[in-house]
Amino acid sequence: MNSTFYDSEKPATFLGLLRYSRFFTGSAIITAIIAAALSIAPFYVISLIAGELLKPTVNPTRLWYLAGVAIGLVLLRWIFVSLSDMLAHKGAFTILFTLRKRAAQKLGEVPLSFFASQSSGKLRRTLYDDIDSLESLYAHILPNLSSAPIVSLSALILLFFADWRLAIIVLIPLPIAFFAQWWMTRGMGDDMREWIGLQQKISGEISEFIRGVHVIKSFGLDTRSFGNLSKTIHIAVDWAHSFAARVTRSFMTFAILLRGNLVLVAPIGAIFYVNGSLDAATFVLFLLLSPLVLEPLLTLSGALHEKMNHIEAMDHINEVLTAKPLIENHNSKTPEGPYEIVFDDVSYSYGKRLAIDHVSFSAKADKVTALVGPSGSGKSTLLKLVARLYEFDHGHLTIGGLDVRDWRLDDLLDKTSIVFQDVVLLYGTVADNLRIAKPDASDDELKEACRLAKADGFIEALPQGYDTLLQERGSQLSGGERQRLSIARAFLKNAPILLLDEPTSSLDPENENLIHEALETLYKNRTVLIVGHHLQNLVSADKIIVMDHGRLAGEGRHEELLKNCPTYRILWQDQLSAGDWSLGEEAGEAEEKTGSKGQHDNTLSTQQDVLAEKGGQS
Ligand SMILES: Nc1ncnc2c1ncn2[C@@H]1O[C@H](COP(=O)(O)OP(=O)(O)OP(=O)(O)O)[C@@H](O)[C@H]1O
Repeated sequence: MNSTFYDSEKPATFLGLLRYSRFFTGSAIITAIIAAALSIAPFYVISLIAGELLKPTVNPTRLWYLAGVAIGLVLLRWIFVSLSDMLAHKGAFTILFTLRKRAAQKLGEVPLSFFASQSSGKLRRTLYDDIDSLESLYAHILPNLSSAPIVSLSALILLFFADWRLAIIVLIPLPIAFFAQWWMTRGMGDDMREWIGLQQKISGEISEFIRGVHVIKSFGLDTRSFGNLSKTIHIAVDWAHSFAARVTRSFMTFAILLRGNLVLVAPIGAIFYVNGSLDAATFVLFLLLSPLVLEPLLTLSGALHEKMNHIEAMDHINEVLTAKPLIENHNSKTPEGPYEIVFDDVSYSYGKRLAIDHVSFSAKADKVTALVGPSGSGKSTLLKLVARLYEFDHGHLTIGGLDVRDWRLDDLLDKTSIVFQDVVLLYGTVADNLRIAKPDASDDELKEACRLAKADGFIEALPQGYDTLLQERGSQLSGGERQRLSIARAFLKNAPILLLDEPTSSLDPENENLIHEALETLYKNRTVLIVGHHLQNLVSADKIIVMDHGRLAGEGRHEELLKNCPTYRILWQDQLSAGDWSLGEEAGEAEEKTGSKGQHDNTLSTQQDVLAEKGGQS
C-alpha cells in the first residue's frame, strides 16, 4: 500500500498517459503516418496510367509496370495500416491497464468517507466504462488524428504542384463547412454533459434497483414500481432522440460540404481540359484526390466529438486519482502496548451532518468498553474513527499514547480486529475468506478459530466443508453464519484491539449465548470497544459509554448509569418493555439482579436470566 508507481494526487492527462506506453503508441503513430503517405501514392500512379491510356499510342509494358507499382503501393499501405492498428491496440490496453491499476491503488489509500460521497454506480462506471472508453482514443483516434493531416497535406501539395488554380478550387468548401459546423453545434458541449449526467443517473438507479430488488419482491411489487428508474430511462431516450437528430443534421451538412468539392472541381477542370490548359492525367489526378484533401477533416471532426466524451470520462477518473489519501506518518514507531484508546474532544461530520460532537472518553487497555445509545447516536462512527476508516475533523484520538494519524496504517490494521454488522464475504472458499484475517494460517488454526467462534458445526455441514465456494457475498449462508465467520476471523487474527459493531445482531438467542461465551474468551487481554443494542448483554462491561445525538450522555458502569444517566435509564427501561414484560415489579427485579451479579460476572445476560426464570415458573 505504501509504494506508489505514480505521482499520487496528480490528475491524469491524455498526453501524460502516453508515457505508460511510449514505445507501442509512438510506433503506432509513426506507422500510421507512413500508411497515410502511402495512401496518396497509388492515386498518383493511377493518374499516370490514365494519362498513358489517353496517349495516341499506348505502351503496354509501361502500363503493366505502372499497374504493378500501384498494386505494390496499395499492399504496402495495408501492411503499415495493420501494423499501426496492432501497435495502437497494444499501447491502448497497456495504458488502460496501468490507469486501472493506478485507480485501484488510489481506492485502497482513500478513507472510507470517499466511498460514502460516491454512488457505487458512478464509481463502477468510472472504473469500467470511463476507463474503457479511452481505448478508442488511444487505439483509433490518436493514430487517425496523426495520419489524417498527412493525407490532406500530401494530397494538397501534390495537387498544388500539378495545377495551383484547380487546387484553390478544391479548398473553397472548407470555410463554408466550418462555419456551418460551428453554427449547428453551438451549445452541444453542455448537452453532452447533460447526457453523461443522465447516463450516470441511470447507472446509479440500476445499482439501486439491483440492490433493492429483494425488497420489491418481498413486498409483492413488480418492476413497474421502480418509477424513478423508468422515468429517467424515458427522459434519456427522448433526450437521445432529439440529440441524435441534431448531431446527424450537423454532421451530414459538414460531410456533404467537404465532399462537395468535386462538384466544383469536375466542371471547372473540364473547362481547363477543353481549353487545353490542363492535361488528362492531371485532370484524373484531381478527380481522384480532391475528395481526399478534405475528407480527413471528417475524421478530425468525429474525433473532436469523441473528445467531449473523453474529457468527461477523464474528469471522473481524475476524481478518483486526485482524491486525498489517508496521510501516514512513516517515521512514527508503533507503540508496543498496552493500547488504551482515548478520545479527546473529537468531532466528526458526514459532509455537513455532525455525527460526533466534541466527545471525550477513554477505553482502558485490556478492558471491555461498551458503546450504547439510541439509533443514529454515533456509536458505529466512533468505531470507524478508531480504525481510521474515517478521519475525525477535530480533537485528538490516541491509541496506546500515539495519535491515530501517526500510526502507520498497516500497523494499525494489523493490531485491530473488526467485526461489523454487515459481514463482507468475498468470492472464494470458506477457508479463503477466513485467511483474509491471517493469510498464512494453517488448516488447524482455521479449525480452532471456527471452533471458538462456534462456526465449525455449520462449516463442516457444508458440501465441501472449508473448501466450499461461497456464492456472491456468501448468499448461501444465514446472517448468523456469516457473522460467526466474521468472529472466527477475529479469533484467527488475534489482534490486541478488538472493535465489535453489534457482533451478535443476526443471531438467534441460543446462538447469541454461545457467541457471547466465545467472545468472553476473545476479550481476555484485549482492548475491546463494542457497540451493542442489547444492553442486557453489556451490563458487565468494565465501562459503558452512553451516546446521544453524537454527544457523550454518560459513562460508567451499569449500576452507576442507571442512577445518574437519564438516557441510559430510558434505554434500559425501553429494553425491558420490549422484552414483553412490564416495567414495574419485574424491571425492579432485573435491576436488583444486575446489582447482585457483581462486577465481573461473565454471563452478561441479566434480562435473559430473568426471562429464563419466568419461563421456568410458567
Ligand atoms: N455514510 C454516512 N453518510 C452520512 N451520514 C451518515 C453516514 N453514516 C452514518 N451517518 C449518520 O451519522 C449519524 C451517526 O450514525 P452511526 O451509524 O454512527 O450511529 P449508530 O449509533 O451506530 O446507529 P445504529 O445504532 O442505528 O447503528 C446518524 O445520524 C447517521 O444517519
